Amino acid sequence: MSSMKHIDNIPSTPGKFKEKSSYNRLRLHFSIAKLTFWSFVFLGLIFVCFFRSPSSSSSPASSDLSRRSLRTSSYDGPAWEKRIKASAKIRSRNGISVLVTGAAGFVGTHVSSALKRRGDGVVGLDNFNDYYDPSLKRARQTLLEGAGVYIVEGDINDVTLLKKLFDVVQFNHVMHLAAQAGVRYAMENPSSYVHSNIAGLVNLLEFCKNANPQPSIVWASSSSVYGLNTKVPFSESDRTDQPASLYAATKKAGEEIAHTYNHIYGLSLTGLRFFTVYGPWGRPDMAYFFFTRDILKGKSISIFEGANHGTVARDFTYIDDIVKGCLGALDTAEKSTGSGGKKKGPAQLRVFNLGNTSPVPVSDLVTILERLLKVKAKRALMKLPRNGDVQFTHANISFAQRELGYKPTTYLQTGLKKFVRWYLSYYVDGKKSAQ
Ligand SMILES: O=C(O)[C@H]1O[C@H](OP(=O)(O)OP(=O)(O)OC[C@H]2O[C@@H](n3ccc(=O)[nH]c3=O)[C@H](O)[C@@H]2O)[C@H](O)[C@@H](O)[C@@H]1O
Repeated sequence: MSSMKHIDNIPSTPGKFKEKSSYNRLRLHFSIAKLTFWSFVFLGLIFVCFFRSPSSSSSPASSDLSRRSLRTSSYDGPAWEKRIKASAKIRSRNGISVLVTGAAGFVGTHVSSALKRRGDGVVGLDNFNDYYDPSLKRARQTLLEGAGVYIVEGDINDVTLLKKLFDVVQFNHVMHLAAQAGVRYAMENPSSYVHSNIAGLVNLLEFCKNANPQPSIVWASSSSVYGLNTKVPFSESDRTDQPASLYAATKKAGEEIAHTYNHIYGLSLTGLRFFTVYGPWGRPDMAYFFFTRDILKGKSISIFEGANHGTVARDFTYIDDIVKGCLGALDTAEKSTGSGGKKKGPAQLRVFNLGNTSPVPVSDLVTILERLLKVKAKRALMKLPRNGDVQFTHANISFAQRELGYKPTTYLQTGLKKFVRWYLSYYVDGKKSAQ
């Protein structure tokens, strides 16, 4: 208050020397006050930025990514630990304890609930980002909570969170399904693929290799790694060095990274190449899902075709078949051989195709949807865009059949019928808006 008075008393036209020097003293005083004020503002800003960042280990590109993540790191406190322990409790004789990353995702939800149903201990981890409508992820979370699966809210890049989780539960397995999915979105937001599929994977493996005991890891690769491969059906030994999208390149990189961690640290690693997985609670960014939405809205849909009107087809695989493959991979996964960052012997390293073995043209997919929805689609044929899509996928699954007992049994018609029934009950009867 008194300094305010002084400032008010400063003559507008300093005249005599004496007056001038007292004016200078006042100016100095004012400058120090100003400097102190701005220093506080600056420190305050640093404080706010630091504590609002999702984790101290996040990548430089994470400012954009943290906006996509609604909330992270919900950890801490005895109540939190109690919920995790309850969720991780094994209820069957030969049960396993599994950390499922991406548990609020499409495949993650189905795998978590199947594991829980058979008596395994399951804890989920998901960052609930808004790549697609997060309310669908929240609905899946509610479903899992009802089944006794708790999902921790956080990012796989958060080392502190991973440490806390492993301090509370000694997981024998990690089912790593958290990823930035989608082939076409990679051109829009390339850094999100690097953040989740590369940095996130490395962070998780770094953590697992140091764990004692090391868990065994089963993780989601993708049929897209076959890229421009023309030899069909695709076998695991076929070339995968010609990815057609950044998404495929990050999944392929993941397979190489898995090799390294297996080789150096003795981590047991199994990669699953999923072939266009579809079904109830699916991903709204996938064609069968948004075709359904747009057909019901009377909007036209683009059906891609190759050069010279060539057929574009996918080996669409139903979610329940995929879940069986995931469980088969977990059940046949051998123990990692290292501990505390040191390898003690060779460890298991596997890659499997999980497909349906019967590719269906996209136009046939639309015909099935029309029949199930009882609405005629407004079809617009479009040349396959050069943004990462490949013309054809077809899995050879004999290796998975032999090693995992994997045997898909769902025809596209049957699977889509189940999807459409779910879609109508969720969006139409449930009055949710399909974005
Ligand atoms: O199998 C895989 O590895 C991949 O499967 C899907 O990728 P994709 O097969 O391209 O699935 P959709 O995006 O649902 O496309 C299905 C088919 O519809 C076609 N399509 C897509 C969009 C569209 O507007 N029109 C259209 O004809 C695509 O070319 C493709 O043949 C997933 O999005 C990936 O995350 C996954 O890794």
